Amino acid sequence: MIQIDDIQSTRIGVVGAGSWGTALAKLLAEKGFDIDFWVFESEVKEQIETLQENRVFLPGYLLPDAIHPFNDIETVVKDKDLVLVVVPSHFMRSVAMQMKPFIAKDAVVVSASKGIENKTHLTMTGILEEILDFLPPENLAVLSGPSFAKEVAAKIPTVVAAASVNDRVARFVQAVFAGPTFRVYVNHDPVGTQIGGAMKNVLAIAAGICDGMNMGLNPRAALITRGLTEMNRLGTRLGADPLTLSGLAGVGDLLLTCTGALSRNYTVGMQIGQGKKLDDIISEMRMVAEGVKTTRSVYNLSRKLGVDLPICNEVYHVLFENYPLEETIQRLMNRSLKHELDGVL
Ligand SMILES: NC(=O)c1ccc[n+]([C@@H]2O[C@H](COP(=O)([O-])OP(=O)(O)OC[C@H]3O[C@@H](n4cnc5c(N)ncnc54)[C@H](O)[C@@H]3O)[C@@H](O)[C@H]2O)c1
Ligand SMILES: O=P(O)(O)OC[C@H](O)CO
Repeated sequence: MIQIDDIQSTRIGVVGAGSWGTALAKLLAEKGFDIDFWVFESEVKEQIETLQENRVFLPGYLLPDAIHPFNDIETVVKDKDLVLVVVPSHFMRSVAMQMKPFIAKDAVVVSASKGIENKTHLTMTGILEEILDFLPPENLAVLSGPSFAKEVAAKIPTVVAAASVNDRVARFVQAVFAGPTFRVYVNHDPVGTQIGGAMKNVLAIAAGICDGMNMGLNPRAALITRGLTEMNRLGTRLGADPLTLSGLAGVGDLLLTCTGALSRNYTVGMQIGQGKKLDDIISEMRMVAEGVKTTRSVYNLSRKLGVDLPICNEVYHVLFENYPLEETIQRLMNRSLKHELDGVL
């Protein structure tokens, strides 16, 4: 139940103990909340219990006693006012199915995951709305923006957006998460917030490729700017407000991820730019680079909807069809000449 005037009484479950789930559970526990924490791996549960650390996904940070790890999801989501889901996007559907029998009918469910489902092209709240069909859709929210887990865990000032179609829900989420090093703005555009968060990962792979090839700084700035145009084209086609895409979950996260070496997506791109094969890169990672799967969704969506997304689509060809990088750049540069706002206005 939403009780904005008594935020500290909010009962919270966090589902997903990767780096982001762990950083957010830590942030909430340090705000004084007791956190029931769903951990997929028994190894990670044991580490949190015995060492107060998630050595696999967020090593080096002491986790407060108020974080209680469980491998069973019922304990974590049952009787909670707010459930935060932070699993990789390709697990969102299966995890939502597991949570479904236990979630309270008036719970607020927040997604902090970034991606678009391959088969359905649904956003994360789209999946949650479909599976948790007993919840009022306005009880779904999104937390997104420029936020590397390690920096949040280190209490480096971070600013994000909480999105819900319902202002009261968005402000509830804002009040739960906001703190001296974590500033939260609200908006009412979960679609734009999620399209920004998903597409920036595809564009970060492209930026990493440019940097891996040592192309220089001009192409990266061009890519970020034209990438934003692509976000606007697809986002507005799906109902996003373009102003959301100029905000934290769009431009903010695009800038961070396309320039920050801490980004897994940028790093994947960088390695591709240096000549490594995608399968080899992925097989060496235990964490997710969401942009890889999102590239497929964005490519297929752009074809289905007839939206022109040249950069994202070239990322698809490079990742999944081994297109040579030099030719890809030539192809992007030699397309027909256009007005800057073609396809946006
Ligand atoms: N790490 C960040 O800095 C950051 C910041 C903002 C948003 N995100 C988003 O958060 C989401 C989660 O990413 P992360 O970085 O916390 O994860 P991660 O890459 O650190 O870890 C992978 C996660 O996948 C989980 N997993 C593996 N198999 C699973 C299964 N079968 N079912 C359910 N879960 C399984 C693991 O337990 C682990 O929690 C992603 O969508 C990501 O884009 C991450
Ligand atoms: O490491 P990445 O590329 O998944 O980026 C993490 C966050 O999404 C940055 O906001």
